[in-house]
Amino acid sequence: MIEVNELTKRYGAVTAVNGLTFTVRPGRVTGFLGPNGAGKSTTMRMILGLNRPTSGSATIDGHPFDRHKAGLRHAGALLDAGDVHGGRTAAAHLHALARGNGLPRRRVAEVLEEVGLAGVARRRIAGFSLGMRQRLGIAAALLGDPPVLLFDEPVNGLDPEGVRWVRGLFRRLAAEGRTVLVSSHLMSEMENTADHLVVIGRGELIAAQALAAFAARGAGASVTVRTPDPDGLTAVLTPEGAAVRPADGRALTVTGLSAARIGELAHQHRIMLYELAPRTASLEQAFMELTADRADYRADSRADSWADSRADYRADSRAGDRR
Ligand SMILES: Nc1ncnc2c1ncn2[C@@H]1O[C@H](COP(=O)(O)OP(=O)(O)OP(=O)(O)O)[C@@H](O)[C@H]1O
Repeated sequence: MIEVNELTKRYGAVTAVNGLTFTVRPGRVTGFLGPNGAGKSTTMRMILGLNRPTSGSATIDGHPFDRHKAGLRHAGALLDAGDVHGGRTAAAHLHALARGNGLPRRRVAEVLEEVGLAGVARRRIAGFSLGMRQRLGIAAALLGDPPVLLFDEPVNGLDPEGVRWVRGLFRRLAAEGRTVLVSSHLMSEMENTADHLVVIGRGELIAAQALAAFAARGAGASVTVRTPDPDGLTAVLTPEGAAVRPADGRALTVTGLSAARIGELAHQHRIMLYELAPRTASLEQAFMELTADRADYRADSRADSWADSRADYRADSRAGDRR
């Protein structure tokens, strides 16, 4: 289990993470979502003991994670797939990690097989595509067979088959009882993967809840109704406070009334229904609505904020706390 408590990280004038509190439980995939620059990577790095919090705490199974002591057996992570020595082969890279963490050599072949890189194990990483590097990073995370796994934007660079594979992998790891935290700035990537969501914006918590409950927070909930008499039904529903729009075919999209009430009214007026389907707001819609005022880098606005924060970034990088 990962516990984040009042976690804050400042870089000079930039507050990357601000009083963040959430829990990541085992046995399910938790999606860690937020617009670009929301503070996801910074939070993950603090959980892994790579960045020091300004205040607050992050623990793995009750203790601050010490990668030198605990190592890859306790927690595995994919943070930056580009952060590998290009001159090494995939196998040599993993062998070095295994040696450094006291892991058996056989794990290298096992994880290479698992991520689909067994055929290129002897090739230099410099020649790898971004997708292959992501797979190698995932192999490194799995090397110690750890109960806790963190993946920062793992889908970047993967082709559609790779995306499907990685989703299946996360679901399997969670089903095995592991704690799985996966970050993304795209809701669509989480829709078919995560059971639970932690959503942040500008370093602050926006939501920590089940995926379905999060979707229900969006304003776009509606009911799709199919009937041979759309005009008659519209005339019945409108005075009851519904907004009715034509949808594909002879269907109607109704907002402002529940499916049950629409069914009752149709029955009272002897209007036949072929379909009566409640639709929750799409996750993407809920995500956009809830993060709208906390996204730093949306097209059209905030060019200044981007420039400011990059300037701070450069200043702070020189000061030493490099990512
Ligand atoms: N070493 C650093 N020095 C200064 N500022 C930093 C540093 N690392 C991160 N930041 C700033 O902290 C904020 C959060 O960055 P972070 O990379 O954690 O966000 P993110 O949610 O992972 O974004 P993305 O989806 O774009 O990867 C940003 O404003 C970023 O510019």
